[in-house]
Amino acid sequence: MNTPESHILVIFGASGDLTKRKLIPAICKLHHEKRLPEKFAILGASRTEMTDEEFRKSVTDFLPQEDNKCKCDEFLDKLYYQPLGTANADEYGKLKDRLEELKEKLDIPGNYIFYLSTPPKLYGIIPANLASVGLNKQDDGYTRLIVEKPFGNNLETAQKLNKELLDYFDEKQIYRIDHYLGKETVQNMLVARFSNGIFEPIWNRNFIERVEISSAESLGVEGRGGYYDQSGAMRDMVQNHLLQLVGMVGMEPPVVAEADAIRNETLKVFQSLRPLKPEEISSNVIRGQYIESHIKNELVNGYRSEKGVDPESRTETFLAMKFYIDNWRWAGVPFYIRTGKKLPTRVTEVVIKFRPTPHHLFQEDGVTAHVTNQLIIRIQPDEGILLKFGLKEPGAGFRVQPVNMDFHYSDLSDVGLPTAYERLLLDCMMGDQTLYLRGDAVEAAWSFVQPILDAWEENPSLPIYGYPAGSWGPQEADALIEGEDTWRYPCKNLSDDGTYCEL
Ligand SMILES: NC(=O)C1=CN([C@@H]2O[C@H](COP(=O)(O)OP(=O)(O)OC[C@H]3O[C@@H](n4cnc5c(N)ncnc54)[C@H](OP(=O)(O)O)[C@@H]3O)[C@@H](O)[C@H]2O)C=CC1
Ligand SMILES: O=C1O[C@H](COP(=O)(O)O)[C@@H](O)[C@H](O)[C@H]1O
Repeated sequence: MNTPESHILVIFGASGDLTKRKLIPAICKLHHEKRLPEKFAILGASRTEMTDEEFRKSVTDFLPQEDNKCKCDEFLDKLYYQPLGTANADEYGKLKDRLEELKEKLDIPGNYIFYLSTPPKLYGIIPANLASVGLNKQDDGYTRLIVEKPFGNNLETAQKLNKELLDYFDEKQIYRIDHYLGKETVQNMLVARFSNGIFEPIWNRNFIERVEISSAESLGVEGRGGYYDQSGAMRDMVQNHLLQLVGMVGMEPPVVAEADAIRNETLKVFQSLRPLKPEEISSNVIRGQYIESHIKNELVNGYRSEKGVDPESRTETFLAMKFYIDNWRWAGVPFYIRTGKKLPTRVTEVVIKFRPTPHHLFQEDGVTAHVTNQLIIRIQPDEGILLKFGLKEPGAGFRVQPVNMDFHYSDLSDVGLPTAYERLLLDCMMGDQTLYLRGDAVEAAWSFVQPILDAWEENPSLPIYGYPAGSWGPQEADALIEGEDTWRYPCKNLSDDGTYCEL
């Protein structure tokens, strides 16, 4: 197993939530699995005054405990901390000195990864500050920059941020994170499509009637009301995570399995998204906001009562939309995507609905019997792939009944799947940008959603529908689907606590 070169990972925003809950535990797990080099250090940096010891203590509660056999003590020794006025260029000299000191003490070459886990307003400032003390390029190693989401708040700010980063770093040094690309099953879509002979020949408009992608969450805004109210489902989930899934489903086979070959194909998908005209928006994009309701006899607040949310907010917590990819493969095939908070459960899946047979041979009591073939790729939870098709019911006649061919990812190994952050951090350490976003693709995704955001802003009379917390969103979303069909409602068999549903 290859391990990355020795390096120092600097986390800006080290006293924050993401560092404690996701980044440090992911790195601890990589360390425990011996995926990290022996000579390696993490240097946390933020304004809060802390010593190395205090920083170590601040993250211990979030680390996997002894049962999971994470050797935390040994790992904690690799953590250091530097108080830093992140926005203040004058303070970066002391960051540079500290890095020099650690490099010498630990005998690590000048390989640095800078992780921006601060409020987004600092994403353009930190690179300039690093450059002001020459930390953007190293003579004796590499320098990489990981940029957290959100990447801009609209097309203009995303373009501005790209420019600010590129003023000091090359594209090859920039790793824009979208944690959906770190999910095993998202990557598995590429392998399922391009390592099998059976899917690709039918993966096109001749055989596929429509594509549906849903990402439902049962949680609400969970204390992030202030952020979410400025963002909404379009910026929070659609512009990034859901469009990335569209890219994976829609792309042409890359020439080679390399970062730029794959990212070129994603970009082409985004460039082929047919822009919605202003007059098409209200009938092709359905916005919703959850309202007060009872879930299992408990009163659940509506979105407008959440902390940090404007009591008259018109921010969408649900979004469903229909659009087309104007290219040879997908001409005329509708893509439907849907996401929302406070839905009945947490589930993300891609549904490929195939066209029916050209002629229906079998009849049941005088009625044509056939089954819609569907391939369901479950991203989470209970990751897997399900194929639905029709077979003969045993006994007389030719009754057709739907059957399932069902693969659960957990059958492949009893070792749990790595978290998205484990995978993505390791990739950056190895210098692999495949699962990170390229600047042009981020801008292309923004170009598609921007006219919709503009129309909402310019025309406050465009509707936003209330939906009871705990429901599948506004009924208007069903009308998006062509014909008499509906969305797949995946969790008919919800577990009692509503957290798990079968594939
Ligand atoms: N938390 C999560 O699950 C996720 C977070 N993200 C993104 O990651 C980034 C960090 O998120 P999160 O950790 O939740 O945020 P927090 O607010 O919890 O932490 C922000 C960090 O930035 C530091 N900071 C430095 N300069 C400033 C400043 N001028 N103003 C305020 N804080 C400053 C803060 O420390 P100090 O005050 O000591 O300087 C703190 O360590 C955000 O951009 C967020 O969008 C993305 C996906 C998920
Ligand atoms: O980036 C975000 O993603 C989460 C959903 O991620 P998942 O891995 O749990 O599917 C979402 O809750 C959050 O609002 C958003 O910022």
